[in-house]
Amino acid sequence: MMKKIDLKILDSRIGDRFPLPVYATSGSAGLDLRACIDDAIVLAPGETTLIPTGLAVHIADTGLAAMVLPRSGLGHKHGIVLGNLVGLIDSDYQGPLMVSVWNRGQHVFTIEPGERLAQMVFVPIVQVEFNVVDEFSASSRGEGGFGHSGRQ
Ligand SMILES: O=c1ccn([C@H]2C[C@H](O)[C@@H](COP(=O)(O)OP(=O)(O)OP(=O)(O)O)O2)c(=O)[nH]1
Ligand SMILES: [Mg+2]
Repeated sequence: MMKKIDLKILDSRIGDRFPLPVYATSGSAGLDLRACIDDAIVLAPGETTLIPTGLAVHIADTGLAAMVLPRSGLGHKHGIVLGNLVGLIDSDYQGPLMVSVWNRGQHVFTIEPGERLAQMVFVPIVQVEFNVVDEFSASSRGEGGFGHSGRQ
């Protein structure tokens, strides 16, 4: 059974002119988020703009979060990614769900009303407490990192 998440429709065009986010296929991991805007927005190369989705979600469960990720086609072909690279939606956030859209490409990009700009993925979260220690118990890696094992 699918987990139920409370969702508020903040813009009356959602569910009418702009569909609610849905899984496009039975195996989709992400729900596409649409630009809930009145008119097309022209984004010059290098520009970032905050786009409302017209929705709010309250995840409520501390064992879950949502991540906002770029769509691969927009990112690869048009250089349209996210100003925050990845968005993280906290389980206690109740405000408007926004998408920071960054044109990292070389060409002007026009965001059309209703356009699917990004995708939202719900992910499990483990909240931790820190146990402050002087020494860690030994591990096979130890302090090696940042490529210490070479490239091949
Ligand atoms: O792409 C995003 C990223 C975040 N948010 C909302 C939900 C999230 O729970 C809240 C705060 O995000 P974050 O903690 O990443 O931002 P911050 O800069 O640390 O703001 P705050 O001080 O409000 O935590 O903003 C969005 O709507 N879209
Ligand atoms: Mg924060």
